[in-house]
Amino acid sequence: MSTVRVIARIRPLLTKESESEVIVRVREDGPAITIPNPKNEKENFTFPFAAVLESETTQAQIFNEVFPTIKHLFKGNDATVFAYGVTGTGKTFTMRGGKSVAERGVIPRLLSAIYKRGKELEKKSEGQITVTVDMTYYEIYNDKVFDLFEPPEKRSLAGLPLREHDKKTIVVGLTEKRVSSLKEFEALYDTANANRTTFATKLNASSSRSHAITGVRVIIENRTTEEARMGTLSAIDLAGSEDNRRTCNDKERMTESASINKSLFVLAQCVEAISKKQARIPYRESKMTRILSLGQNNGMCIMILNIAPTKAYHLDTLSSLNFANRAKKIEVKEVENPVVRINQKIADLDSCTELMQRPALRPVSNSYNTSALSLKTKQGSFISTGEKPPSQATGQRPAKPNALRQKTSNAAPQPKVEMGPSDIDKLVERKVEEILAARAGGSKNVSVDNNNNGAMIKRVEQLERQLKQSKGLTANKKQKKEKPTIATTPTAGDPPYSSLSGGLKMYEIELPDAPPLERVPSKKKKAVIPKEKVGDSLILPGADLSLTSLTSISTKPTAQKRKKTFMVFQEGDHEDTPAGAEGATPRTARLLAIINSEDVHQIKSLRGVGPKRAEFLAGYVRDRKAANGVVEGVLKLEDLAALPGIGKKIVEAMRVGVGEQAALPAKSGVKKVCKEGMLGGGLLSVREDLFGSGKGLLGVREDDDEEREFVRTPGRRRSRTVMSRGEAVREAMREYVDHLDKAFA
Ligand SMILES: Nc1ncnc2c1ncn2[C@@H]1O[C@H](COP(=O)(O)OP(=O)(O)OP(=O)(O)O)[C@@H](O)[C@H]1O
Repeated sequence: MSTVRVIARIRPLLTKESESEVIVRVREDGPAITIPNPKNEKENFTFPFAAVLESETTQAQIFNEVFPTIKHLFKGNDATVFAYGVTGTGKTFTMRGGKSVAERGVIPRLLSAIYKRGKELEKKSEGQITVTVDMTYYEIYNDKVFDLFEPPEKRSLAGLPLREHDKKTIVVGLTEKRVSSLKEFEALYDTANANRTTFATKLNASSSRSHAITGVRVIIENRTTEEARMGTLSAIDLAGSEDNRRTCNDKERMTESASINKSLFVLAQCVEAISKKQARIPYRESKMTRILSLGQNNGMCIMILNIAPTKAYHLDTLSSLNFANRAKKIEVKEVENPVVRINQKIADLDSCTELMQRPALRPVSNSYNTSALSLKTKQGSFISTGEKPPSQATGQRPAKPNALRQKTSNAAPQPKVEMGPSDIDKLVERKVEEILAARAGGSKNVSVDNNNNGAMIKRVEQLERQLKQSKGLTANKKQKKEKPTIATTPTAGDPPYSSLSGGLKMYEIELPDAPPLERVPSKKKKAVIPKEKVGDSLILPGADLSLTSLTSISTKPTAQKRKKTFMVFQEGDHEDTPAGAEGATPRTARLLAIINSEDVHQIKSLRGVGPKRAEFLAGYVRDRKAANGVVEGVLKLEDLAALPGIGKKIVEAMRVGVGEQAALPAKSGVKKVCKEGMLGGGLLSVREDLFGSGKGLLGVREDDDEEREFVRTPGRRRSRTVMSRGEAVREAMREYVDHLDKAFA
């Protein structure tokens, strides 16, 4: 066991900054930083770290601090190096560096050291050892994952999906490149960096608006012993948090900023929760934290804390120092990846199924995208991995902002008021409106361009969607208490999912309770659907129901009158409707989405599709995408049926199968799934045999392959996972809103 090693780096003064503004100092008696208490400048706070590097530190010196990762990698271990700090503090300079050799950053230096050591090994072994280096590079922008080896015009708007596989987070569909020399790396890295999203803000002329993750896998094969080791490195240049009062961001930058701040906020929550040893770590609240999975990975972890020395950054620096202070206590297991037989490994590279059957071959941490690897197309990728967070934890309160940060905040302490989704909407709307109005040069009451503002709010809403949905679940719980009568209306006035613009809307339908699942059925009772909702398409890829059909849901009035909740989806202009599937039934749309995903694993899960057919379909879609220069929607139902070895019958089997996917994890007790829909980025599956049976409805939210978050079993009490998540998220949401409030103030 070791802990996250924090290296603090103070950047030099920029031309517009002066020595008199410097407030960050290095303690002479140890590697520590001091900074005045903003409320009482005579008092100093001290933060000790593993190393503190002053402003004159060269790129070579900072690399020396990171150099131990090389030895670690060649031993077959994993390592993560990430740069954290406020915008404009030098993260990109540190990780990527400048053009000249002297200014080369940590990442190119790491690669250079890897090649150097690899060559030495190969030479010393007289050809018995070969070292190969593979690389992926991607960014998380506005909570979407994009491959930096792909030019922006080839990006799908939805970004690349994440999957959970074997308790690891995998980015599906990334390009992986074998990179044989530093020269090759540099060419590739430069091109990829040009694809990264950067913009000028007031605080940084070239501000990274995304988190960039470089994955490097080193494979050392020894022909004498016929063994292979594999170490993976993830080097992450996080986007910088920023205070929008100082950025003067426009609407788009502000949206990015909200997304950046949100993911960093969630990261802080995770670190807080880990340091307090809480059972529930909210990794899943953002893609970045899901991928980074700090504290969940095995292997060395180094955090470079970038700091600006001047007073202008006072509160932000303090907040970063607090974050790092907590992060440095996070324990990481230093577990070597297993050694594998070379032929075994090659076989694994060739077969997805074989690979899946041999867990020993999977790297333990920050690992390689095994499923993508198995495609043989080198479209796999590196990932950061994580043990599954303790998702079943209940009743855990999320982290509260730490005391120091609160102490230094100028804002009056916020009372912990309950906020409904509409309150949050209003708050965000009001804040955006105010700031836009103020920027337009008018007073806060000046009316703003409603169209633009609407678009802005929509974007912000999108960012908030996941949190709100979980919030909504908690809100529903309360509502149910308040309205003990039978109701089948979409939650009126303040629908919990009102902000799901462009997605599937979710209504909650309350029905009189059923007896426990085993009881004998009694009278049917019709649920009442409000007129305006009748005829609305009611879900869900996999079930062509309409709201009218809901009226035939049978329920069993009982003496106990327990209440239950039915999750019903209304299909809106779902942003995830795959291109080419417009107008298709939800079931067909879902089928096409699966096939167009190129994900062999998913395709194989379709009825009538075995590994070979899945490989064929994935390859076919991939080729078509490449040939047409598009990234999605290349395959329509007719095309599918016309493919050799497929035909209409198989297509129909696939369609039916989409509606009846079996084999959800045994834990949930779900046997047969009839309906699926996206909920908060996860897949909600509804159990066919219970839907409409009066026995209750069991919904399982899965994030990708893995069962996640909630199971509602009205027959039993809805007691599993979701409520604790809702509670935690509500708390997190409140804090986030405070944070937004501060940023927009
Ligand atoms: N150690 C350093 N030596 C010289 N210049 C530096 C150093 N660190 C940062 N800079 C300069 O400071 C400016 C901001 O740095 P950089 O873009 O790396 O910040 P950042 O933290 O990545 O910001 P953002 O989060 O907005 O992307 C750049 O002009 C960069 O060249």
